[in-house]
Amino acid sequence: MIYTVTFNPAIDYTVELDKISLGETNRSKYSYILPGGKGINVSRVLNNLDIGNIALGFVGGFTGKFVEDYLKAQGLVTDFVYLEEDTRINVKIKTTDETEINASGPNINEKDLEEFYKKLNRLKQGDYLILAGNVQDSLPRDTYSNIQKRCASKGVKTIVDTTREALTLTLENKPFLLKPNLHELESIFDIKIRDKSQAIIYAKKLIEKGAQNIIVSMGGEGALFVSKEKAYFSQAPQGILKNSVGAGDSMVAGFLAKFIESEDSLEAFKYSVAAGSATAFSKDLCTKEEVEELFKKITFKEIF
Ligand SMILES: Nc1ncnc2c1ncn2[C@@H]1O[C@H](COP(=O)(O)OP(=O)(O)OP(=O)(O)O)[C@@H](O)[C@H]1O
Ligand SMILES: O=P(O)(O)OC[C@@]1(O)O[C@H](CO)[C@@H](O)[C@@H]1O
Repeated sequence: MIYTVTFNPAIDYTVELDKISLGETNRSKYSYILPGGKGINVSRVLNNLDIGNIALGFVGGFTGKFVEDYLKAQGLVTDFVYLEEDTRINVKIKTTDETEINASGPNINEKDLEEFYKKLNRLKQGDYLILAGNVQDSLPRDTYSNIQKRCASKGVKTIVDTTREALTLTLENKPFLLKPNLHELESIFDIKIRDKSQAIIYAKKLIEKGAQNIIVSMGGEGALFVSKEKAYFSQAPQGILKNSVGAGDSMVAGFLAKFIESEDSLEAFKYSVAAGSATAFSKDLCTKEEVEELFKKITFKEIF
């Protein structure tokens, strides 16, 4: 079974307008809300790709109820811990650029965390656990790493998509896959990455420290896939960008969906690029038909 974990889900409130003027009243042309949070997006895309999974994490209040009800209405299985405070609302402002304001989110106390850990007891050999998104400041930075340790003896494979220390602390537990974007890779090493070759050098450093596979996503440029042995680049297909929120999460779901079917990490990488771009080309997350259509066009080249 696949489990996703979202510590800090959200309602993603997207507003579209031609331009935004700070310090003034702006009026949107169009707005909509969707459930959000990285693990939840991964669950939704897996579900679209007909891959069963269970969404774990923490929700609270009327906003949390919206998230849970929406997922259930789409046929997803959830097993959340309920918090007293409201789930956050993240604002996505779409003009010619995409600007995001992600809220800090509700606190999680020790009791909530214990309740969550009990839910992890059901994981077993062969399961995948996806730890995705920001972990609230009220929790220790090694929370993801501690979760991995609890699951390690059961042979659960972990996929991690987060930033900075929360990510680097997971390396000692040998995550199966990491999915930083270029900006996140830069901030892990506190450097500016010039080109693909340099990105590969830094991805390899994460491999040396324990990661098994890494996808470095580069928005409209495409993505790199780096393992111990090889590095590949895949260019993103051309299309009209509608909303890239969740494109990275779609890559994680796409990779896993194809890897489970084929055990071929390169096919899985190509499928992940197709899924990321299919989401970028639609307002909501990608559908299976959209991914399959783009998959036919994806090529890659070996870098070394
Ligand atoms: N403008 C675009 N055109 C084509 N493909 C795109 C575009 N933007 C994103 N993608 C696809 O989506 C993948 C992931 O994009 P990106 O690097 O923006 O992820 P991310 O920053 O993790 O996104 P998020 O955090 O919103 O999920 C890219 O590797 C690419 O395949
Ligand atoms: O604040 P975090 O947890 O880093 O990111 C949260 C978030 O931006 O990630 C998803 C897109 O990847 C959105 O649905 C959501 O709003």
